[in-house]
Amino acid sequence: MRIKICGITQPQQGKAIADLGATALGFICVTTSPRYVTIKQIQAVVEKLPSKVDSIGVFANTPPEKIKQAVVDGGLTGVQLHGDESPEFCQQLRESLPEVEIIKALRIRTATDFDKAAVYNLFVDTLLLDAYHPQQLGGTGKTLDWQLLQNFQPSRPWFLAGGLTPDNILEALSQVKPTGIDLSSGVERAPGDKDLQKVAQLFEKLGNR
Ligand SMILES: O=C(O)c1ccccc1NCC(=O)[C@H](O)[C@H](O)COP(=O)(O)O
Repeated sequence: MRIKICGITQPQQGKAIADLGATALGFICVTTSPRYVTIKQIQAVVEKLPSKVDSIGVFANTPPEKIKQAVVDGGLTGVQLHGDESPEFCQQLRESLPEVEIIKALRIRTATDFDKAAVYNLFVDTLLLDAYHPQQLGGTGKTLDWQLLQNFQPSRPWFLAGGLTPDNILEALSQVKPTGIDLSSGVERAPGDKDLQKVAQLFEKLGNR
């Protein structure tokens, strides 16, 4: 299973989290977020990582040229689109960045939001399901209704996100069968400051998954 820890800001924490077993780290490139990092900060983390660990830039309604520049300069292997990007936008980005993983985040408000997965499936590599919040785009600590997701089986790999913690991860995975999981505030001391003890606890709970 892929395990993505999002909202990394510090090189030592990024390296330690990769050593604990994360398969992907996420970098928030949304300026309004308390977890925002510059390209220079991303570079400082990425250069310490083993090449097998994916480096994902998280964007929201960002122009494609800016995304492309961040990918090239920051050494990103993937981009996560966390705003209102249309399927056409994803398709164009896919064409201009053929080697880069395109992840579309769907913020789930009602059961009908699941239908969007079928549309985006065609244009992205991976989906990420996150909780809806009226003021915040991500990193909210809010969980999804896992019961609604029991039969969610899109044709693309997908991450479960939203309010996951070392305490609730096994309960979530007993109900939902995602390809990967994504955690941020559930393994933090403060926004952007990861709690390595909580990250270690997460990997202990996950065992060999
Ligand atoms: O984390 C942020 O501050 C953020 C801001 C703007 C857009 C996206 C953002 N985070 C995206 C993520 O992938 C988070 O890991 C995801 O929302 C889950 O967060 P959490 O509920 O805190 O585990």
